[in-house]
Amino acid sequence: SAGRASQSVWILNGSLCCCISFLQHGETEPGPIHSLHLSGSGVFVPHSSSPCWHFFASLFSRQPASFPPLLLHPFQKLHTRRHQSVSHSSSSSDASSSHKLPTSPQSDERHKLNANALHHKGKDLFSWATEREKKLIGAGDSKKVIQKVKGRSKLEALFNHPLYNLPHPDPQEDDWLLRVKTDEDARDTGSEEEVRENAINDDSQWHSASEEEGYDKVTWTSDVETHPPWLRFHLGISCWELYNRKDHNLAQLTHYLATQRILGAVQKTGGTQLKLLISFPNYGQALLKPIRQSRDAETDVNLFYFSDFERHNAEIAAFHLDRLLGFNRIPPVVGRLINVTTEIREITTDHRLSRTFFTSPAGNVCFYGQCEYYCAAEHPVCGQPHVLEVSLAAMLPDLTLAPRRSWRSPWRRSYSRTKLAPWEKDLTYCDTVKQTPPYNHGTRLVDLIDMAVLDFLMSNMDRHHYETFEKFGNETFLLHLDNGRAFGRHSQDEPSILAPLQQCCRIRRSTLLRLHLLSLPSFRLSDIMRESLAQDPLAVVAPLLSEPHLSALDRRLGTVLQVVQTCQEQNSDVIYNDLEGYNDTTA
Ligand SMILES: Nc1ncnc2c1ncn2[C@@H]1O[C@H](COP(=O)(O)OP(=O)(O)OP(=O)(O)O)[C@@H](O)[C@H]1O
Ligand SMILES: [Mn+2]
Repeated sequence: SAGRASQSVWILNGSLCCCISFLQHGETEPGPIHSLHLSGSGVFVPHSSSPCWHFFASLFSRQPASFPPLLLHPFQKLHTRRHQSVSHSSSSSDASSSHKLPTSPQSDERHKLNANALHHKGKDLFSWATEREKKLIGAGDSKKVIQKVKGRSKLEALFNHPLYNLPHPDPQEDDWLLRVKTDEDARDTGSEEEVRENAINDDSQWHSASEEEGYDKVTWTSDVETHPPWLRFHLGISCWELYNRKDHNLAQLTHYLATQRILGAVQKTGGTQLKLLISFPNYGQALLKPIRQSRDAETDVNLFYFSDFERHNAEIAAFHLDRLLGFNRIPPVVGRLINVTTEIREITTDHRLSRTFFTSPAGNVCFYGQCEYYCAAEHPVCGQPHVLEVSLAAMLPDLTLAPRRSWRSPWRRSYSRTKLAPWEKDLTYCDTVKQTPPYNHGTRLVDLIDMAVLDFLMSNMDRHHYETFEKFGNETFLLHLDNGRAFGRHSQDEPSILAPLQQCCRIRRSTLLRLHLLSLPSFRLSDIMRESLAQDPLAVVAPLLSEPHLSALDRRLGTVLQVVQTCQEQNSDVIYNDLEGYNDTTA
């Protein structure tokens, strides 16, 4: 549909090909090639005489709006192997306990020492933990000498901890979201024949069109080293997590988002608030959200959650928080200073956007765009006079390539000033949810509770939906997209966000152990967040989260742990044991 970019990569005759069409906001669907060209979409093919081009061209002329299924990845059904290789065992009796995580190659003595260097004050919050786990989070023997290394990075220590290095099964082919199509695949599907049949000879127009539009000359091959960071990010998405924290590409991806020349900027459709889709010369894209509120401003207490602004720093901080919790379910987000005049106004092809630019009485360049909320001259986004703080989130693969399913959260709010949602009226609400697919099976319920913990910590009340990648069926992580309404107030907490945890009294063991770890003084969530956020380029302008927001994190973390403890005092199967077999393998 209009405003959506399509990205495809495949291998044909041994060379890696890529075609990307950027459908600018408000423009038409791709039709035959010439109209694509006219609509300003860019298509790149490495060699003008390459059969890739013919292949691609034939697809477009035959089936205008949906080319990707033939290209990058087949939309296979879930592979049963995945069910076997993961530990889905739980502490409840209905789950099988025979599924164990494979032996950890990383059970490293050094890490264990670091863990033992931790110290926990106060009452025994760990009564539920095994002796082995107490040792892991440093709570086992409080008399143990604290071996804290002075001046050492808490963030580094956290990520070195065994709880952040849990063994994963080796991803099998179907566990990846996308894969590069091989010659063999092409032969299997008969598409090479189609290529020959549909070969179109006049491709010169295409080649030059791409270059004219300012895109880089692409030199990608099947060698991953030649792939741009955004493509490596896409190819690294698995059914377990959106990215691997240890992947060196992550740093490259954020650096690239923060520094690449901006080639295009159009309004992104979907959702209710102003946001832009940014294009880069290497065909990557990012979702831009502008600064809306100074760091220490608090959202007006008389505003409902659904009337709140989206904040760029909330998107950035949410990415860091999700990563620190060990979830890895938010696309990388980075802050950046842009020039609204040269990097949006002068380059945009989106007339609905460009029409809304004006110079404010203070002489600043402002715009407001067109959307449902806050897109009016009364709520402008303004440079100083041109410079604007924004967040840029790495875009997920296009929906045509990797369709996603959107799920309405069972604990969705009413989005009404007067009505209550069902979960607010019925104390046994979770009993019904627990019996309803997909929450009655696998990890979906505890995934949702992970998300509630994340949202409570950052006080995000706006989680009406969540998404999953369709390819992975119901056995996959939840995408935590759209965090712009988090971190609105630091002086207040919103206990109702924890309703899924409170009402279901269920939590993943690995999550709980990490939360305990983050509550220990030798780590402390606020300290780790401060350190993590300092890595963002915008930190030099001002810390991404003010100190009151950081201390709110510690306070809220205490509340989460308290809720779990209360649950444990009243229930027996609170812990969902996703670490079955872990003790054995690391002992
Ligand atoms: N990084 C991303 N890559 C690809 N698509 C994304 C990304 N982030 C968000 N989206 C998609 O864009 C849509 C709109 O984004 P977002 O939810 O942030 O906007 P919004 O205006 O806050 O929406 P809403 O009003 O529904 O809260 C989302 O529903 C999601 O499907
Ligand atoms: Mn939103």
